[in-house]
Amino acid sequence: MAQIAQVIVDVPTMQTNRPYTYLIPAAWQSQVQPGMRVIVPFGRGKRRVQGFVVNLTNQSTFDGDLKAIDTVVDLAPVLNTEALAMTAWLAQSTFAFQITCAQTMLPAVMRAKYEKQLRATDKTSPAVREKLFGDASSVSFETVATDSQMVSQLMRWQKAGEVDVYYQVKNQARRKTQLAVKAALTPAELATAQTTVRAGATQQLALLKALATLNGETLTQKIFSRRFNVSDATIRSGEKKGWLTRVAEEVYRDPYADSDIQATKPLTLNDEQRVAVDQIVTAIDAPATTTFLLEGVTGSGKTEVYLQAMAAALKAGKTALMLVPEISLTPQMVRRVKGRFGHAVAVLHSGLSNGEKYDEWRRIQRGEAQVVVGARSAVFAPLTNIGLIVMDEEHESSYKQDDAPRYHARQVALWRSRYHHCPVVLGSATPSLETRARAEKGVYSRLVLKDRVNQRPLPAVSIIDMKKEMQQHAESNFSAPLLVALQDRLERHEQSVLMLNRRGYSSFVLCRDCGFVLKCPNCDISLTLHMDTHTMKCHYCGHEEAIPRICPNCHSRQIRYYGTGTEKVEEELRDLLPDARIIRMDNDTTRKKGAHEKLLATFGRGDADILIGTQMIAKGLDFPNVTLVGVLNADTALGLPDFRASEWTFQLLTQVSGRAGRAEKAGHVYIQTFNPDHYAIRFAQHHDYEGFFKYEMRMRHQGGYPPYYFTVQITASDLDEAVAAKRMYQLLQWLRPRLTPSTLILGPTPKPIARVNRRYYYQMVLKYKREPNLASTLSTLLQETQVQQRQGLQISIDVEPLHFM
Ligand SMILES: Nc1ncnc2c1ncn2[C@@H]1O[C@H](COP(=O)(O)OP(=O)(O)OP(=O)(O)O)[C@@H](O)[C@H]1O
Ligand SMILES: [Zn+2]
Ligand SMILES: [Zn+2]
Repeated sequence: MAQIAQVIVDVPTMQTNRPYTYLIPAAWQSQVQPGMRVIVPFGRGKRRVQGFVVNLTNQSTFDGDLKAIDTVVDLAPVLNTEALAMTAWLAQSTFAFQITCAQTMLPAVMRAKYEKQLRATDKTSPAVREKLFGDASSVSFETVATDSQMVSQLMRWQKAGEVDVYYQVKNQARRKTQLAVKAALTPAELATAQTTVRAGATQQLALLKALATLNGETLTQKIFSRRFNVSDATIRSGEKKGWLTRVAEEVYRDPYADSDIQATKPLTLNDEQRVAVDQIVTAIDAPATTTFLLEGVTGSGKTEVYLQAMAAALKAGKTALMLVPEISLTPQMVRRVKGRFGHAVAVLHSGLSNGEKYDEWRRIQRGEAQVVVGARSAVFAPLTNIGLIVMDEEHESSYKQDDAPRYHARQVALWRSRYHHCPVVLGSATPSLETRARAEKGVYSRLVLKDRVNQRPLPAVSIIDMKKEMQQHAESNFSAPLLVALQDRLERHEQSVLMLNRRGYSSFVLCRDCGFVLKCPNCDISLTLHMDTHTMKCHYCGHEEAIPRICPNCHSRQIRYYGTGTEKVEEELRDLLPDARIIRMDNDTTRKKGAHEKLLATFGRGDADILIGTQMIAKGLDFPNVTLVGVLNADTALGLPDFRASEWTFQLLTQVSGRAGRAEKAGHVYIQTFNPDHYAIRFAQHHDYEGFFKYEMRMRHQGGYPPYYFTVQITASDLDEAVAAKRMYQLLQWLRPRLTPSTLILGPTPKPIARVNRRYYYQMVLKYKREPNLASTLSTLLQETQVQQRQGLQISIDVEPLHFM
């Protein structure tokens, strides 16, 4: 039996990846296992913190007196062997702390919150006991420390040993239980009891008869009383008479309990789908760790491929994990998966309450759910024996987490695929350049669906030059052709979707006469408008210049920052088309829980003609009556100071275009732009992902950007701008000699949004092809900056960042 446990502890200001050693009290020795949460004393005071047992041994490597574990929180490990290995790997590969990683993998309610408590000691005098504790043995500090006088009094009592201060870890995870009814008598005894009740006691008779039908099973009181029409009072009196017992039974909070979901059957696959499913199923059965790229145009039936491949994994006795971006985890998507796999499905997404998430998590952990659908963090779902991992819309940037651990769900999926020896399917109509490049090299296996199902054509795309439009009529968000098309759809009772691109909103300047966007002379990246300093800045190299008053290209005075809001667009549209029924979907109208779903359902029922929205409407929607898609401003993302600007624009235009003409009726797309000749827009017009890929790869090669180079971003922030800047320059001096000369270090520069929440941000970007010293250097950096964190300076490391903003 192990006497010693290695524990990683949760001490926010003193993080380390080194476990601490604790004695296991004799009573716990047979129970403690790696992966369990424990409460341990930490430091000199009476501080109690939560930790995870990562290892058990019999030998201490620590010379001093060992402290003992206080309490074991769990009866069974919450992190299994795989999860423990995953935390270690994740910490190492994202330069985060293992404890942060462990907490990221668990539902929020299982993360520790602490409460300061006072407890009586054997020295507590009757007077103090009376005043503080009454009958209880401990009280929360907050409830008694009501003013500063009381606080100093408490401190004196603590010094005298009359009270003991300690930290109680609050267990927030609450199971939901419901009272259930169970017969306490045998059927024969129940029959006898019926003869003893007085005549006319119909409720009691009904109760006895009902209990006899239970056959020893339990039934929730709610259903019992409804089904047999007996009141709660009768049930309570039956309990007193000893006819029945009531037990608290655990129930799961099922967020989809109210929605009746229809079972669906697998569709007959077309040839391309067949080939894809066959290859994936072969890999499941082998089993092989193949990573597939399923490159399928919008509406090509990728979801059906996922569903049938997942069914094959279940048939082989394994489980399946399906990741989708948060925004496409719509009821429509859930219905499609639940319709196929019913109760085997657990859904994890941010719209659920913490309790609901906890319940779904435990259903998975207990093996009651074999299929998991969820957004980013669902990649950690505690499934065992995984047979297939699917990642839909793999190019989506929401798969990358912005806070520590800064992981990409794709990386975690690939790690788990190696652990479980199962295939991964990365699906998209517009794969990320990184993924498509890996398929080119044969690292991933490429599957292509080049046609829409049932040979539906992709929609025709018209590009509208807004420079010309502006010359012909008064300034408006709607070009003449788009307005005509909208009117036409109203008359034909077909639906339209309008997208207003909010990305990069008014952060750059654009010439309305020639489409010119001001770029950095050194980096070929758009300059960002800084209203605080009234300058244009390049945040890659630090170049800075004045805001132009006339266009440097065509000398027009029509140069200004560009942007308009969804609300303004809606207003204008109501003026132009007073009869249209319009729904607006943006951050304002979808803030309330469930609002997003409601709006989509209204549109889906045909109770609106036009859906106006931000990029949140671009993905996943499958509405047969939508025949028109309009993009009001295709350019905003193009102006972003990021080498991925063209890629985002291409992806967004392709995805939103894909919402049109998905069923019998043909679709048409209008893209309004000031840059009608930009290659991202041209390739999107022709639905030419492959063309875009080749062109963009050349651009990346020339610029020395990913996927030709790897990148790491290091950010320092402080309330004092000078401190953040100074620390970045010191870091540069420290880093340079530790890295190989071929590794480029860009910066330090202030971030484009240099001040957020009163903190100033400076960044540096490392670019490299091979850097053998990277891991050791950044690990050292992570440990050493802990001391500074305490002083207010924060340093973060982001491997392969998706945003340089
Ligand atoms: N083999 C099939 N036979 C008939 N209909 C199909 C078949 N496969 C898929 N469909 C239907 O075609 C429509 C489009 O499929 P799906 O939504 O899976 O496409 P997708 O490739 O995921 O598109 P997007 O990338 O645009 O979301 C759906 O309504 C789906 O039910
Ligand atoms: Zn111009
Ligand atoms: Zn520059």
